[in-house]
Amino acid sequence: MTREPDAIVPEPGTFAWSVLHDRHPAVIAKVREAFPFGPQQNEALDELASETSVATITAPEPSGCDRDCWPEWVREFAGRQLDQTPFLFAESYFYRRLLDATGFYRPGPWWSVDPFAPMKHAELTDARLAEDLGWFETLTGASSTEIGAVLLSASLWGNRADLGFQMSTRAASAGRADDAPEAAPAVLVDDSDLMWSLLRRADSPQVVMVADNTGRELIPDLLLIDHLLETVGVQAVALHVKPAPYYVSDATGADVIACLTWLAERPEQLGRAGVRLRRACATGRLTIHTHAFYCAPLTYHDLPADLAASFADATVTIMKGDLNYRRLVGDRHWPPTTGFEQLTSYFPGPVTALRTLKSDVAVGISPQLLEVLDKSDTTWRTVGTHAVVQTRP
Ligand SMILES: O=P(O)(O)OC[C@@]1(O)O[C@H](CO)[C@@H](O)[C@@H]1O
Repeated sequence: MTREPDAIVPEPGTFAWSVLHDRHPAVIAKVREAFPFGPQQNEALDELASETSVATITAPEPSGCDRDCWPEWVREFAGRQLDQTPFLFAESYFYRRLLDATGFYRPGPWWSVDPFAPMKHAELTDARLAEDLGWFETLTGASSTEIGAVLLSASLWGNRADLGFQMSTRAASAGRADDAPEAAPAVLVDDSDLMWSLLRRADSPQVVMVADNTGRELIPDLLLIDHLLETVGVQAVALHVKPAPYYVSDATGADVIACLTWLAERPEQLGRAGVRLRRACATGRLTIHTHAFYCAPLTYHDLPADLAASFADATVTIMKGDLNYRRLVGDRHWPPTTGFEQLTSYFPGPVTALRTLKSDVAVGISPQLLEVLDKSDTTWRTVGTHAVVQTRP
């Protein structure tokens, strides 16, 4: 058996390094600006901001649904600085420590206050959100196949709207999908037909959707779910979200409620979809789930048995976003031509990844396309101008 390539580590000059050294301080500054914190929180945030290349790793506070796990996860990297640990670990650790700093898990006034709530709220109350979803009102009369394709594409590109990603200058200035270099298509791999055929062939299809960001990503996801339930014949959709605030805009249960409410309060078709989705919640056809594993610094190779059983029972699991993709294929220096099917063969059931590329991992790319991409734009892996729809049946 060939040896797995090394895990991605935030070495100087890499994308991962810039996340730790540029994006994380920007996240801390934004959170601090949004809340009237006292000295305790401000000092803890200062400490977190200063320790990336200095302090050695210690276990987060023993609180939260993952309290028993962190001491074990940290043990492997004890004595190292954060930027000497695998990228996947370093980011998860940062977001967990941020919750400690703000007092999210500590009894007191800041208990359970989502440090990213003001940013999430600003997105939902921005009038441009409804304007940008105007296309949804024009779908009446189109065929189910056409509507499905539009909704899948909206859910896919909605993944560019992650608020942590928007904090990187290069990413923020990147254009829309159609700004992608002409020589390479924006969607590098499109296995969407395979996903639709898996759903259409099944007797009583069940879908698990592992959500990523709230707001501009989750709303198109919910519209896609509505279509699956109303038109495609999917019997039930289980929507999996994070158990706690994470990676700035990752959706929690509270965010799903906010997005469902936002939809139901719209006029016209959006509002109707919102009402149908709320009804689907009431009848149990749309259920919301969470699990401590979703904020763990682990890949899906380490799935706990209960989650593995949910994925095994699903006709298709739709895995949203960049981080879920890294966790699915492994956050390693894979040659981009490595097969997606090969790397996901361990996963307990059929899976479709809907991901815009916002980090170095890329797999399932043909050698010809890879040549074009490498020639046309050195940043194609990280700036969100490209996407993949990859299915392992
Ligand atoms: O999972 P998501 O929301 O699609 O993306 C998460 C992300 O913004 O965060 C990581 C860097 O912080 C990268 O994997 C990616 O760019």
